[in-house]
Amino acid sequence: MNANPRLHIKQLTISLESEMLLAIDRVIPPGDVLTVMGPSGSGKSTLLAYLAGFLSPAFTALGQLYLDEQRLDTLPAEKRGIGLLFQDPLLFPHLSVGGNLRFGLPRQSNDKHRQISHALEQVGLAGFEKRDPATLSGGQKARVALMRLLLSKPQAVLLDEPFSKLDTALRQETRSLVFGQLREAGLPTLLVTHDRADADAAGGPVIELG
Ligand SMILES: Nc1ncnc2c1ncn2[C@@H]1O[C@H](COP(=O)(O)OP(=O)(O)OP(=O)(O)O)[C@@H](O)[C@H]1O
Repeated sequence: MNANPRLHIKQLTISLESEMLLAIDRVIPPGDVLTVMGPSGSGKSTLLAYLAGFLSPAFTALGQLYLDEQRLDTLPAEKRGIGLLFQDPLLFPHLSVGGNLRFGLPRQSNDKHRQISHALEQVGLAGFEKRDPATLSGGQKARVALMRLLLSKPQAVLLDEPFSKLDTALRQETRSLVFGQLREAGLPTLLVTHDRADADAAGGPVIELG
């Protein structure tokens, strides 16, 4: 597989009780962000669940999902190499910041200590290894969650309203940091949001559902 694959959502339709909820046919090139917006109930969470591999059997999905030439939709969630970032950073409270980042690293990686300190430096948190996540601000937690995700070397990323719990000033800063890191890592990314400013900061195409 290439270092920087593209994500192809190919002729996807998702229906609920024989009513079509959404239809998408898109390629997300490496390092690009596709933003999905739409009112409540339009299918944003359903789309994320399909991509991540945990769509409820209540829905019927037709179409395919590819990472370059590799078919993903036939694989279970844990084999897809798709990383997720949610509204809540979901850091492990019983682990330090460093322990949370270590959790993202593949078990066999070399030089874990250096990778962790480098990751923290990249997001302005140098020296935070020993901190308890409970003592971090919302923006700092979001940055740790992002770096934990990147250390796990995903092939593609899904963002589910990742900035909505941050206050306005912090939101802008966190947005540019997250999108900058994802672009630099060359990851195809799908962002679900209610906030037009998120879409603007993402800088890529926007799909409106519903
Ligand atoms: N497990 C399920 N079984 C049956 N119907 C469901 C299920 N989950 C969601 N739905 C329905 O599917 C439709 C799409 O829901 P979805 O949660 O994807 O919307 P959304 O755009 O994410 O909404 P919100 O912005 O409120 O999170 C809605 O009509 C919802 O009621």
